[in-house]
Amino acid sequence: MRIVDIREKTASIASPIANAYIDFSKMTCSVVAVVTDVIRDGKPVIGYGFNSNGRYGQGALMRDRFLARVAEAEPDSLIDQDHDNLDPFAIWKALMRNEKPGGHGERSVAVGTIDMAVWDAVAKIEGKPLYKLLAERYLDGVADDKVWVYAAGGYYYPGKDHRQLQDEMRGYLDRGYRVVKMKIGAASLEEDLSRIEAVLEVVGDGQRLAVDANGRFDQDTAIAYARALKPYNLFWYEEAGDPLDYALQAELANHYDLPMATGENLFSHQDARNLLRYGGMLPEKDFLQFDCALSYGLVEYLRTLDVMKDMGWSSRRVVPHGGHQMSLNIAAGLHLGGNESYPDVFQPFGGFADGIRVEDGYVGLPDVPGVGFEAKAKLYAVMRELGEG
Ligand SMILES: O=C([O-])CC(=O)C(=O)O
Ligand SMILES: [Mg+2]
Repeated sequence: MRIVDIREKTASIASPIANAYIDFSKMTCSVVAVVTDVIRDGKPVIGYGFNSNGRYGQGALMRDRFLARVAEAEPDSLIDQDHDNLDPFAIWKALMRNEKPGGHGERSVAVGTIDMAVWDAVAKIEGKPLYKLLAERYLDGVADDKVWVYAAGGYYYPGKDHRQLQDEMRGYLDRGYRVVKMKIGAASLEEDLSRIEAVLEVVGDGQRLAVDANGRFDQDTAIAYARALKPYNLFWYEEAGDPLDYALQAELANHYDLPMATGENLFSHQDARNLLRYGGMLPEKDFLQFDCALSYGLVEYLRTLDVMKDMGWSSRRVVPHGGHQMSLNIAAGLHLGGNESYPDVFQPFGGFADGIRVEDGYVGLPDVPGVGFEAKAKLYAVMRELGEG
């Protein structure tokens, strides 16, 4: 058993939308195919992965160093003898050979994308959905059969008025979502409050709305928004300040005692640990949004979950960023609190398996081997072209 090829390509997920920090007019992501010589159903097993939005494609890093390290590794050293399968931990070690600690920038995205494809292959070789494999290997064997999801959108784009924002949110409720998320921080506080009130007219209750500032605010602005947001009793207030400014996050907690969320731009278990040590986040009410596809993959995510456990945080407090099926599998298989969903944006990478409806805020997972990409036709078409083309 061996990996015979790892292919990558860059796909466009460009759209005119913007958050408080960036627009997505040139956004890309990498798609990866890990081709093995293992035959299932008469065909070689191919694992697939992609990175979530926001960090662009990682092809250059993969081509420059990561792919060669796997190709150069002794194939037997990448095998998990106990499970007669590929060993994601050994492959991760090969990928990270000669990498210094710290500075978790783009390489964590490149490695996370390859790692996703490796786990997809591992679950396909074992012939079961990844969430079941994870529950068997790392928990008591029982995966959640549905996952709480919320609809993320509410972006800024030219010409978008309150009515369009309301229509978008109504569309999410109609599709079964109970909590929606919108962007803040790219307009004045006054304008953002009127956008929030427009959305509240549709969703009805602050507990059905989360807001995301994408790390835009300095401390004074974060606190000014906190004061203004408080009366709405929102579901959460996300990424107010710079993701690595733990002191800002801790100070904000002195001014806002309602749920906050952050972590999508922390890319390692060490950074996650620093957030929990110094960010003033509370395990009873706050949410963590670490995204495996941006942060060295599931191998590293298991370490992050260990850090959380050591520091008294339940895995149920994690609701990953990224709206992808990999995190949905981790959520079901390792008992996270839920997952983000992008019903309308970042297609065909946003959203989950075809034909599985969101019911009362929860979504089920397809019963197919691997992550479940084959159950999402438009996404699988892109992947298959890379893997089999
Ligand atoms: O707009 C983005 O960069 C995505 C994001 O923060 C989220 O989904 O929470
Ligand atoms: Mg966010």
